[in-house]
Amino acid sequence: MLSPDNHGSVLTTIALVWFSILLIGLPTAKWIQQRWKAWGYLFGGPSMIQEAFTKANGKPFEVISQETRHIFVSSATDIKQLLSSPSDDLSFYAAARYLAQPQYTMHNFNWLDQEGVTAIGKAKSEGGGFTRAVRVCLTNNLSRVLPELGAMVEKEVKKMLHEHKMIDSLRTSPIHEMITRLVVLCNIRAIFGAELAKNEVFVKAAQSYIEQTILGSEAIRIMPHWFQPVIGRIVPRWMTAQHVVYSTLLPIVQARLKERELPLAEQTQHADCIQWVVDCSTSLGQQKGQYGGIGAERAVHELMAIWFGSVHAVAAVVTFAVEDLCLHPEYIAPLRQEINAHFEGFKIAGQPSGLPLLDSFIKESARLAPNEALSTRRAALKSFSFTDSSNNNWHLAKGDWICTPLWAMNMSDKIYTDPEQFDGFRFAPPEVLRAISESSPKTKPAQSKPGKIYDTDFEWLMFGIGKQACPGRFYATATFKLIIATIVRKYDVRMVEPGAKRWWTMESALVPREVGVVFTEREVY
Ligand code: HEM
Repeated sequence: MLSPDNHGSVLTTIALVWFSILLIGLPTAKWIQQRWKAWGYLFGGPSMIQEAFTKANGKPFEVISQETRHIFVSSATDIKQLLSSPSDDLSFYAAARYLAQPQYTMHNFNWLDQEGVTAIGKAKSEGGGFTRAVRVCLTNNLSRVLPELGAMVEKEVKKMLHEHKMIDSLRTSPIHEMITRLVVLCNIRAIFGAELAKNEVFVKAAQSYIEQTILGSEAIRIMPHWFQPVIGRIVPRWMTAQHVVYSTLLPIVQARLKERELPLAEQTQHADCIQWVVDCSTSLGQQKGQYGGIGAERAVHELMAIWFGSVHAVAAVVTFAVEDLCLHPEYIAPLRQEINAHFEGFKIAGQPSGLPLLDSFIKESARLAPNEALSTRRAALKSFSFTDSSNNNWHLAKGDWICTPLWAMNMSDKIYTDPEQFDGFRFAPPEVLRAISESSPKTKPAQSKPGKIYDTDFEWLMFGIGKQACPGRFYATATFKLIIATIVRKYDVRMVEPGAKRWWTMESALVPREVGVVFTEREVY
């Protein structure tokens, strides 16, 4: 029997337990719920961003992932604020470093977070750095390299089509694998030069290095922060391709640096990114009175970073565009008309702006299926506050990210007429559309002003915007057109299963699923 005294203490104990459950249990339950939701980002990032964007109605909004807190801004005023923030506060390089984990995946690349502290990036304000090598030199070299790449793509497509398996008596091409191989071959030639493009061991390692870096960095990042250095030392043991790429490039870069010591007349003229990175870095070094600029090791690391960023986004854009050609065959006739008339000229001129109808078609495909649901990532290097265009204060803690909701903006009816509809000539110049009115499914573009795929503005953020906008966008655009025009001119294409799912999502990325495409060679073209 309980005495009244005991009775009182039992009630007190029950009350205390309840109170403790409320005090600890409710926040814990809320924390578990938040973490559960945050982990949902791993496979459902794009739909979480889309949902929050719709609710926010143009204002900044927050999405928490398993890794970090993202603040998204989408109005021109808020994006301008992001761009004008000092890079010591909001850093592109810190966000990129966190994603790629270069200290583990890129042969111990000591990639620093602030601009200006290394030749990475900021050296462009001083006339050098890898961004200049890509934006200026690679772009200027297009007229030289495109005819050669065109012939190679044509030959490779033919060869691959013979090798693809017969499925239900149809020779079926795994389109993403096929396009990735073409992009790898084009980029190796354009970035590393003709010699390395012939080196099969290097070509294989260069492709594996990208795949291993994507998987390896993901495996490191999904671990709790405190455990990442441990797993970061274990995972790279099977990432052997980085060592092949590094050790192949290092002696070439060293030889090119040595060659710089010769009189100008005795130096060989190499037209590849290896040379341009060496040139940009040594001219920077010479300006500062330290010949050799960034040194061979860093030049190799920078080349590995350029290479890493150059393949998978281009392959995704081309893959989705080829699928859209299968799904919207009414665009084939006008595209062929343009390609037959202007493709040769486009290659010789090396002008990424050429073939405007094809440009619009690819841009529309990338609008509806971008390879990433967000753009312009910046990581806060210290706590940072900003006031948005509606006068609300936002506070970012160190490590939070600020970005733009690229895919959600691409689907916004405030920017696009009938945003859900595929309209291949939405961005075409009206006079070009009028000229082909007989074969075109549309004679008037849906958007009030035409636009190019490589544009960077507050509504089209595929390549970012501002001083960090992608320097490879002109080369990328030329490569999209080169591969797609070659296919359209010579083949009829159709998807084996037109209703097949075309991508799956991983964090904020749209990863192409393997889809079967049947190519039929045209007799006359
Ligand atoms: C579909 C193709 C591509 C897409 C969608 C893309 C997108 C982007 C984006 C969004 C950024 C960051 C911009 C910002 O945050 O403001 C970026 C940066 C960069 N991209 Fe691309 N890119 C593509 C292809 C390429 C190619 C082919 C190359 C090299 C040949 C390249 C080299 C780079 C480099 C070096 C940077 C860093 C720029 C800096 O340090 O300031 N990209 N890209």
